[in-house]
This record gives sequence, C-alpha cells and structure tokens, in this order.
Amino acid sequence: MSQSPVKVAVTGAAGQIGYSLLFRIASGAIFGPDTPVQLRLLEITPALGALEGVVMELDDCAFTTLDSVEIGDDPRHIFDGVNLALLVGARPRAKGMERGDLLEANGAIFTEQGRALNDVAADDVRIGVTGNPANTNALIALRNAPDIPAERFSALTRLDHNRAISQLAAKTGAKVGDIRRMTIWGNHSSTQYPDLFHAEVAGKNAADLIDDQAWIENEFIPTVAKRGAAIIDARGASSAASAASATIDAARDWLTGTPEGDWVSMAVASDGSYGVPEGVVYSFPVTCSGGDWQIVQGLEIDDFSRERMDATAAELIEERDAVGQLGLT
Ligand SMILES: NC(=O)C1=CN([C@@H]2O[C@H](COP(=O)(O)OP(=O)(O)OC[C@H]3O[C@@H](n4cnc5c(N)ncnc54)[C@H](O)[C@@H]3O)[C@@H](O)[C@H]2O)C=CC1
Ligand SMILES: O=C([O-])CC(=O)C(=O)O
Repeated sequence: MSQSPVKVAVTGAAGQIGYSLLFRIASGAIFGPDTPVQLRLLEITPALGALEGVVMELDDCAFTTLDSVEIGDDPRHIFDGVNLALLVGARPRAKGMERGDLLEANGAIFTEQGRALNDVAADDVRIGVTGNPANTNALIALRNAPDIPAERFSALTRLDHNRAISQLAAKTGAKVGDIRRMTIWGNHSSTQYPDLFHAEVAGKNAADLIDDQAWIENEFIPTVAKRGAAIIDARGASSAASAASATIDAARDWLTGTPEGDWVSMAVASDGSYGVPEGVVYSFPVTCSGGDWQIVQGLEIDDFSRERMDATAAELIEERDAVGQLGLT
C-alpha cells in the first residue's frame, strides 16, 4: 500500500446507516485495496459513547486499508482537511411523514456543517449528502460554503437509481448487470421521476421492451418512488444497509469514474439543463471522470416525462422557499 491516506468524514456515524457504511469504507469499498483511509466520525455528544463501541468493532476487523479513526462532536475539528465528507447524520422520518417534514429539524445541521466545511475541509473536498431531505440539505450546505465550488456537493439519489434497476431487472428477467442508463430525475422524494424511456436492457430500450405504459405509470414509478416508505412500514425503521451501499456506490463512481457507455443518477446544483431551474439540487443523469461530474446532454424528453420532471422541480422550489422562510440559507 503505497498511496497517502484519504481523509473521509462521516456524520451520524453512530446511526443505522453508519453501522453499515463505516465498515464498507474502512475495507476499501470506495478507494480500493491500495488506498489507506483515515475515518473522521462526527456525532452529537450523547452518541459519542455508542460511537466508541463502533470504533472498537472497526479495530477488531483489522482492516488493512484503515489507517486511523478519530471521533468527535465538533464539525470544525472533524472536517479539518477532509477530502470526502459523507453527511448522513440527521433525524430519519417515521411512519406517515414525508421527507420534506424533516426540513426544519434537519436544516440547521446542514447550515452549521456547510460553514465548517467551508472553513476547514481540504481544497479538493467532495461532499455527498445522504441525510434527508437530501436535495435541500445539500442546497443549504452549499449555500453556506461560498468558497467551495457548488459542483463539489451532491445529494443521494443513487438508492432510488439502484431500486429502479432492481425493479426493471425483476420485470424483464434480465440481470442487474445488463441494465444501463437508468435515470432518476428530481427530488429524493415521492415526486421523483424514475425514467425508463432512456434506460436499456441488454442494449434494448427498456420502455420499448416492456411495451406497457400502464405498468410504467401504475407499478414501476410508484414502487420506486415509495420504496422508502414501504421499507419503513415493513422494518419499522428506514432503509439503512441499502442506503449505505448506495452512498458507497455514489462516492466511488464520483471519485473513480462511471463505466464507459453508462451513467448514474446524482442530485447536483442545476445549471438549467433540461429546463430545470437553477437554484435547486436536482437529480440528473451524469457521467463522472476524475472526480468531476457532467450532466448527460441531448436526451429527448416527451410530454409524459416533461410533466413529471416539472412536478418534482416544483417540489424542490417549494422546499427551497420554505428553507428561505426558516432563515436557513
Ligand atoms: N438519501 C437517501 O437515499 C436516504 C437517506 N436516509 C436518511 O439518512 C439519515 C440517517 O439515517 P439513519 O442512519 O437511519 O438515522 P439514525 O437516526 O439511525 O442515525 C442518525 C445519526 O445522526 C446523528 N446526528 C444527529 N444530528 C447530528 C449532527 N448535528 N451531527 C452529527 N450527527 C448527528 C444521530 O445522533 C444519529 O446517530 C436520515 O435523514 C434518513 O432519512 C435514509 C435512507 C436513504
Ligand atoms: O424513506 C426514507 O425516509 C428513508 C429514505 O430516504 C429511503 O429509504 O429512500
């Protein structure tokens, strides 16, 4: 192992997602087997005792890729010099809540953490937001970090993307690995638009192959968009292992690149592509290379897709305005 260590901050490290995420990062799932990782774990003060227990377990795994672990409750200390910050820590929703209901509870966290990252993170920092409402939390963080380019922030819609791939594979009998060019447009919420019109199954257009608009509208889209709620109903707690896995997938592809001929879904600051207003963090199809992302351009958008893309943009604008009224940005 010759490379110098990468510093990775994880917030909410003693939570459910953290319990799965930390072990994957420590074992090399983002940076591979040759890059040592320094974990810097942020929690609120009352959770530091539980976090110490998680650190004992990390030690007990004897991961060759884990260089060091530091824990604390001060974002300015934990984020000092970090190259990657995964902002997971936030209150999860309970049964019957929409993710937007968490805006006020969680918005303040991302104001403080955006400011701290602005002041102390490494110059090359990338910031991935998993904590809900993820898109608007990312917007709050980036607005509070004026010295960090907005392109360095993204919110997690990779879980929705992976859910959509899994549903499409089950419907068509294809293998997950045969599916490419899936897209989640918009918000990580029930208004998101999982798009089969540009997805491919073994090189064939997914919507043409399925040839069943009713299934797309009445089964596929709602199943993907409401999967988080279905898991809360079934488990009594929100998705954790799958959310951690998607957080890893998203960070790995952002930093190491997307496969040739494929793309992934990432919620990023809109640049106006596809008529999505600037000033919101919206999920687009993106390709990544060298730690940067680019929105895939030139996809044809029909009326059905347009309507759904606009509806989820409208929800993000409402969230942005609500946050403005709370004085959070
Ligand atoms: N974007 C996505 O696809 C998904 C997002 N989520 C969201 O991820 C977040 C975390 O979920 P879980 O791990 O299940 O929740 P959890 O409640 O098990 O853990 C959250 C942790 O964050 C900590 N925390 C709270 N405020 C903090 C602060 N200011 N700084 C640092 N840590 C803080 C808490 O002490 C707790 O340990 C929730 O907002 C949840 O809704 C969950 C699944 C998927
Ligand atoms: O639904 C929730 O609240 C947790 C989440 O974001 C998901 O599972 O997609």
